[in-house]
Amino acid sequence: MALTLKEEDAADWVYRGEGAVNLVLAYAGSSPSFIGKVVRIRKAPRNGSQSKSVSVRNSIALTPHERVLWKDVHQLISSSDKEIVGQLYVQHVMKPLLGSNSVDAGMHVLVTREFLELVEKNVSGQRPAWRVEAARVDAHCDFGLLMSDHSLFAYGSQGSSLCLSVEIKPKCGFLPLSRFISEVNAIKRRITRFEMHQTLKLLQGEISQLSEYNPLDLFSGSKERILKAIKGLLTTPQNNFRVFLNGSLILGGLGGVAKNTDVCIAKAFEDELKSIIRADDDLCTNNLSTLVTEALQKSGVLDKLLKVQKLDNIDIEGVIHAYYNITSQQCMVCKELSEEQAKIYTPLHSASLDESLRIVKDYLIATTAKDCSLMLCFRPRNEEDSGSVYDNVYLDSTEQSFDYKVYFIDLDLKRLSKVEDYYELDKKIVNCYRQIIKMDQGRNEETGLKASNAAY
Ligand SMILES: O=P(O)(O)O[C@@H]1[C@@H](OP(=O)(O)O)[C@H](OP(=O)(O)O)[C@H](O)[C@H](OP(=O)(O)O)[C@H]1OP(=O)(O)O
Ligand SMILES: Nc1ncnc2c1ncn2[C@@H]1O[C@H](COP(=O)(O)OP(=O)(O)OP(=O)(O)O)[C@@H](O)[C@H]1O
Ligand SMILES: [Zn+2]
Repeated sequence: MALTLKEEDAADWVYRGEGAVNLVLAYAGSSPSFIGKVVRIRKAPRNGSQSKSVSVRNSIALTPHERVLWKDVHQLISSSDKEIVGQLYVQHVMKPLLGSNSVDAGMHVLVTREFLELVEKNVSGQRPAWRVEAARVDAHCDFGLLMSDHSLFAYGSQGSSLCLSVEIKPKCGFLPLSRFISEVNAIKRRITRFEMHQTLKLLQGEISQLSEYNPLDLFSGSKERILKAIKGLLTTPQNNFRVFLNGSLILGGLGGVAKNTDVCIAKAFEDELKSIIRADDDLCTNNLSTLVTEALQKSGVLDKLLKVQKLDNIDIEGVIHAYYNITSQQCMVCKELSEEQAKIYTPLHSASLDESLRIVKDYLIATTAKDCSLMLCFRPRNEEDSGSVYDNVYLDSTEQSFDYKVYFIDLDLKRLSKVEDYYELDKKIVNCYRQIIKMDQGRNEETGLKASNAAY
């Protein structure tokens, strides 16, 4: 029988974080069933005027078109329990692609309405204000997903009780090459989506400074470039980087975008790290970067993730046409083009239904892989722990050995109904970036002109 979380359990669950769709609580009580676990509960948007795709995302059952799309994953469509679709997707689609050692699909637990109402009240002070404004706990959803707390090592396992975990949301790690990218958007082949999106986020006030992180460095496979990426994440963590010490946040923003790491934050962070990383000078942060780089390289998780991200090989500018084939709608993109311009998309519109389904399915899987996060967890290995089941990395500079484990989190199913939104957002990001570049060029030319005038 499924476990049930009731009103009297609420006090044992503390705020751990949240994204756009879920709120995550960590267990702080003493029941053996929940020690070392987090529960992920769904949120509902407050504003009734949300787009159609948001409400579909919040309805759990597959739509008729999605049932056709995922027809090959029989576990997904044959489940009579519509509530577990999300979990089955992780289990049967993402886990085989990313590896069973680093994916935990979780377990369903029942939650009463009273439990949800009380935890919402208890955690409201810790949630970022804009998240509170955007969504509340969905009190109509009577289940949550119980997962291992990947910021901790398994309770009771041998080894040090100290542990340090690093959460990275790497985003898309490659530049698209698709021939379906239109000439006006050719810049997408040179500048990462992450960098371009930063400009739009800055303009919309979602961030206060452009990120110094470059996903291409993180996914490069080169030690120097991975270190550079981590340095960028440490300086501008935004919602791409968090560090926890024994499950408590010590760098980054809980539930949202963090402010940039100034001298004060960097110093406090360095001091926290001293409890777990030995270093004479203020070098703990550098040592942490080395530790993360080595674990990333040794585990091979980024190569696996990149491969799945690259299932998006024709880009949203190609995928959108296959989407309209599946939904049997007139193509809203080709409709706006001249006959000549639309010719390039003819092969997509003449593809079989199965081919269109494959294109869109691969794109949605890749979208999950571009939005998930990685949790790397480290604990110092004691000399007597020679039989540890975990892999380890050795820090030469401090002569310390650390057990580590790596897990992917947030491998949620992306909904078919979002494909049009993805197309629109892609256009918006590129347009915004192009405009900013143009303005910068204009400004540079003006300054150059003034400078050369002054020279005469
Ligand atoms: O579209 P993106 O790249 O901005 O990604 C969204 C994320 O924004 P980010 O740029 O990482 O801050 C966004 O993250 P935040 O809410 O901004 O923290 C969500 O992860 C969103 O996923 P979903 O639609 O809620 O399932 C993400 O949407 P998907 O595109 O993955 O559906
Ligand atoms: N299994 C876990 N162990 C430890 N911490 C976790 C776990 N799952 C989630 N978290 C924490 O909770 C936060 C929010 O979780 P998650 O990313 O799954 O939310 P979401 O709403 O699905 O995100 P998104 O906005 O990307 O869709 C994470 O950033 C992470 O800090
Ligand atoms: Zn078309």
